[in-house]
Amino acid sequence: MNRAVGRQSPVASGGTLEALDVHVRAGDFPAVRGVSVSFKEGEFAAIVGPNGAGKSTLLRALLGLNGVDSGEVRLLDRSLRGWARPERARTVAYLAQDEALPGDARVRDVVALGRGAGEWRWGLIPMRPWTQVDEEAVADALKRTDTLRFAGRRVAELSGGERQRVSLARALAAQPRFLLLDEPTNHLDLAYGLDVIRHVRAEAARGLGVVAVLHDLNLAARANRLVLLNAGQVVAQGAPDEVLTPGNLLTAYGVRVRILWDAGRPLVVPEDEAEGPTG
Ligand SMILES: Nc1ncnc2c1ncn2[C@@H]1O[C@H](COP(=O)(O)OP(=O)(O)OP(=O)(O)O)[C@@H](O)[C@H]1O
Repeated sequence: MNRAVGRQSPVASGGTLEALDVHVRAGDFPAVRGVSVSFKEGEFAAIVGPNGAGKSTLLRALLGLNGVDSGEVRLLDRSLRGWARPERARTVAYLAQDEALPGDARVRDVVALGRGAGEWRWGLIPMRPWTQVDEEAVADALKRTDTLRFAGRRVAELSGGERQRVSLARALAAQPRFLLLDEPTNHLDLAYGLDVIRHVRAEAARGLGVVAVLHDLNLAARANRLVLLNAGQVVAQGAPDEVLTPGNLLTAYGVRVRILWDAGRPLVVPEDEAEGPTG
């Protein structure tokens, strides 16, 4: 299967999804305050920060689901405002937090929904005919997420971890250039949480731009790049070891931590659980 099917550019072409000095108010609350970040195709980036830091609001602004009060979101060097909704939905896929899937539907049909992103009327009627390209994209997404073996089962029969993989397959079936995920490891056990991270890392290595909001800093440390938010602003961004420092985490979370090293990655240990004094 040719992953290039339906794509403008198969492998990392260096396209970006950027926020430039973005401010977003949620109700009366300034949830995002002057954030500038740039995400690239071929990169797995994680947005981290304490509850209420503005992570989901920023993600929704990057998707065009939240308008911005000032500043600009740019997708592939064009203002997001200039993108037609179906074209934008094909280019940037979204995996929402705790996404509800239709329990009665079979896995393959749910994944097929991903092909119609932005092009289905009332979620029921495809506005263009189904083609061989769609068929291949669905088969490819099932294969890459290890969901092919239960493609014929009903969603209601799956575990939470298996369902999350189906959601991922549906998003990948659109063959987007960016994939934005809001807390994709929420409610998943250790194995499934790691599984999601491994899959999105692999997709980034194949050229997809991945941006995930994550709470688990030790899972986030597996990303290529981190953006640490607090009170709607960027505290730090860069490689995991540059961002996950005791100073940055004290600023953002008000918690003292030690940083240990494991397989070349920083490992965050809150001070009250660490052995010995803070390093
Ligand atoms: N409709 C709203 N009205 C008022 N305040 C809001 C609204 N939506 C969000 N907020 C506030 O904006 C801030 C940022 O919310 P957001 O959901 O983006 O944070 P978050 O970092 O994703 O948090 P969490 O980790 O808890 O999901 C929070 O303080 C939240 O209470």
